[in-house]
Amino acid sequence: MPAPLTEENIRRAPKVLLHDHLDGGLRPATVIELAQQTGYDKLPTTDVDELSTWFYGAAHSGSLERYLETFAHTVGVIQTRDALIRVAAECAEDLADDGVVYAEVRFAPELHVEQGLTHEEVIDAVLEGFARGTAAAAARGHVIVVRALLTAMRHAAHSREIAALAVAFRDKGVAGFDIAGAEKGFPPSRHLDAFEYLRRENAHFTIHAGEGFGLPSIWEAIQWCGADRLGHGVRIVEDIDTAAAGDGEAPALGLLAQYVRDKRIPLELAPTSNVQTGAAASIAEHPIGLLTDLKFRVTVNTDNRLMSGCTMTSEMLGLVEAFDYPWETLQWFTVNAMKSAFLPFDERLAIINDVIKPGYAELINA
Ligand SMILES: O=c1[nH]cnc2c1ncn2[C@H]1C[C@H](O)[C@@H](CO)O1
Ligand SMILES: [Zn+2]
Repeated sequence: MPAPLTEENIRRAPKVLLHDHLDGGLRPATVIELAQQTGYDKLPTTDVDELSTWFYGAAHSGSLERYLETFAHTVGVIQTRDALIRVAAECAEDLADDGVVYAEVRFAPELHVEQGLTHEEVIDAVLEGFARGTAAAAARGHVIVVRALLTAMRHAAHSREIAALAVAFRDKGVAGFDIAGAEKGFPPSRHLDAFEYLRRENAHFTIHAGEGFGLPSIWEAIQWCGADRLGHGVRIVEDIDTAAAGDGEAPALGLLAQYVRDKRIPLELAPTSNVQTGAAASIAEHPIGLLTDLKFRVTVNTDNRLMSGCTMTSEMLGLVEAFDYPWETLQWFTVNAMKSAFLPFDERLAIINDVIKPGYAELINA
């Protein structure tokens, strides 16, 4: 008999997270404490519960641009080495305690230099925090592997420099590169030099695309820039015609959707975030249902745990409630994610065979 799909059991299941922003995952209490310590005086409230509610409500705006405005308050309090170490350590601990066994956590070094840190110092501090948090969690029996992704902001002009840092820190805990920020008006090809450089360096990168804008953004990310994965990519459904499908007939895939599916290009979907930014109408109507049925390389992610008030456990539980997924589908999401990680193949395989499969087998055969 499979174990019941309760919140507690889903927390016990091994989970893999590829898309989580460091500056979107702070504990609300930490935001308040760091604001007090660093003299940041623009928080909307200094009450923990009110602040959690405020972040969720302000981010639940129906627009990516307004969703992103909430980051002023988190970025505002992460401007020192100590703050970066603390936030990174708590991130690793929180993910490990939630049953995440492998995570790629991204952040934009260029956003943390207001008080004089260099990009290298920002990266060093975050990696130090991940090491401390990982060790603290392991001491409690929660083993997690955490890697960093370096993000460049798409409206700015630091991507080539940040890409070089992703390569320079590749053996120190940085697994890849990303671009983020407002999508409409800032196509991926603006940063083509960074992506061409990364490809010459045999480096990995993902691109936020198909979230706040549609197919042209996804097409550029894949066909011009050569992205390994799509950050969200949820709007790929705009290239899938379900209306044309008759009874029992499969939906018709356009050429781009076919390419993404055929090449097994991973989609870093984040259901709650996608609802908040207006990329999906609700969890029940989220394209993850269709994309899973059609066997795209679907992965489940948190994006921003603070803004979405979510965890990997709550995202998976929400999908179980909306789509009635069994353990086998949660395992499929998890293996998809681990296969798509920017970690060497042998290390991915070891986590799949030694951690993920035995973990789900225990729950399925409980
Ligand atoms: O989902 C997102 N789409 C685009 N940009 C995002 C998303 N979540 C966070 N960001 C931005 C805001 C953060 O300050 C930045 C670096 O993590 O990335
Ligand atoms: Zn994101």
